[in-house]
Amino acid sequence: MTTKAFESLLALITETSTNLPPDVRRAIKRAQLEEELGTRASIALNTIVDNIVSAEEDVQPICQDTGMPTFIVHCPVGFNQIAFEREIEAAVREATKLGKLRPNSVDPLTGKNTGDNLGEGTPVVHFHQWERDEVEVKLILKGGGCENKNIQYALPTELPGLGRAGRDLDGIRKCILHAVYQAQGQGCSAGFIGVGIGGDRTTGYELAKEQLFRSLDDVNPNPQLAELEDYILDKANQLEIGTMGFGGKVTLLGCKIGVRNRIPASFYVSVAYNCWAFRRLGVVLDPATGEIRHWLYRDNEEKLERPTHAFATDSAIVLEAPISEEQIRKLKVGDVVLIRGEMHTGRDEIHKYLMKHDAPVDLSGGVLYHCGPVMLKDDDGTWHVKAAGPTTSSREEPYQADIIEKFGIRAVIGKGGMGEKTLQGLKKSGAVYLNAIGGAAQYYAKCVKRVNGVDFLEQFGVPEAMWHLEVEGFPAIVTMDAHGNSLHKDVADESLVKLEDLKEPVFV
Ligand SMILES: O=C(O)C[C@H](O)C(=O)O
Ligand code: SF4
Repeated sequence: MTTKAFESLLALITETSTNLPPDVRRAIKRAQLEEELGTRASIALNTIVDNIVSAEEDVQPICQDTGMPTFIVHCPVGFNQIAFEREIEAAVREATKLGKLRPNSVDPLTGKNTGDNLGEGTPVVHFHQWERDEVEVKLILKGGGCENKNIQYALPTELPGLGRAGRDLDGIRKCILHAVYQAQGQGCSAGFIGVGIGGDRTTGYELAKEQLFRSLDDVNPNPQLAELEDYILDKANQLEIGTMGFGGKVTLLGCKIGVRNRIPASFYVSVAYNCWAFRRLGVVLDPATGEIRHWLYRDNEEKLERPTHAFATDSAIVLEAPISEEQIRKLKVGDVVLIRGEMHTGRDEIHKYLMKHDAPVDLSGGVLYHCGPVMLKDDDGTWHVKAAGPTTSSREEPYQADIIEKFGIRAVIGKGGMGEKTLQGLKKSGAVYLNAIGGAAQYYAKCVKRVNGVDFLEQFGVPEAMWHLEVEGFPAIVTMDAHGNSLHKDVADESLVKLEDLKEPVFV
């Protein structure tokens, strides 16, 4: 027998994972209108919007990385928090079983995935008491790629491009601009930032994350911070990092800043970076019945239209695996490709494994996809892809060039780009790096026609296993070619020059 509270919490998790809130939709829509049609940024944003529409229609995860489920609960005095936490855990387990959450809870020492999102410290649940006769539950599903782009500064400090950041408002300004710059496209820009000024190392980050629970439409009650928020939103977009780091007018979609007292020796500026897939919602429950009284962040609806302009597939180059070296060497940065045939997923565990072992399948001429999908098995034992966007490729930088060479891989698909070692490796071995649109997990799941098989499922768990996927019309953009060109390097260099333009003091 399930309880009303369980049902309400399951609805909250499902809606948070599959249906972006109106304020976030509005910010994305504004960005979509800003970018010129046909540019890489516009293609990326249109793909993102297409993905948001599909996720809502099909009630499937917007992005395959459903993050670290984090619940903030406010409840009346005397409310049974222990029982409610059990309800949260049961709802998390069920949402995972239904494929609304990816099994994401991993033991750091053994590497074992618990399979149900429950484990030491997961999910995260924070309780606060209040004197209202209602229970408020807020949930954020913040993925790992953007979490990795969080950053904390201890003032005073020296910042690339901006020079000295002192213990004052202008130093804070510099830190926040640097935080956006250092994220580049890797946290699936265009993103949102929550900033915490003050506190200690722990509470500073806590404060930064708290800002992500503010509505994007609110105005900071502190006029100085309101001014800083507006300034950052405006100037960060001058960096022209753009969606997915492809270059473009929109880099930041929202900025919220909070302040908390510090102790004399410490002066922290903590920044929580959230990808465009900004999944946070909330409900207010009846404390006696557990029934939903109303939803939070949903006061006015915002419909998005499925765009007609995403990838221009008529001018795209079809790559069918196995791909020849000759075909790869013809590709250059900016080309749009459509992949068909078999691709193999491989992320952190697989790269580590392949350095020392043989591959379970022949990878020569093959396509390696940096992806940890959401998968469900039906009653016949057939696997189905429920969400399958790319993961951040830079984590594989130490291994990638060696693995390409060792196995004769011709194309690596991921997001956010890779470094110099991989760039040289692509040149040497005749391979390309293809950027897929981060977070577009429904869009790419629809390109998968069949699951041909899986290896290392038991050993590494669903996200880290090697899935063999038959795809058709899978679009991506060449962002690193076999001639030594890298769009990521160019955008990083150009945005550093633009960051330097913002060096002069503003808040004095
Ligand atoms: O883990 C993933 O699938 C993606 C991750 O959130 C990332 O952005 O790299
Ligand atoms: S893949 Fe991108 S959109 Fe998805 S959680 Fe990671 S950073 Fe966010």
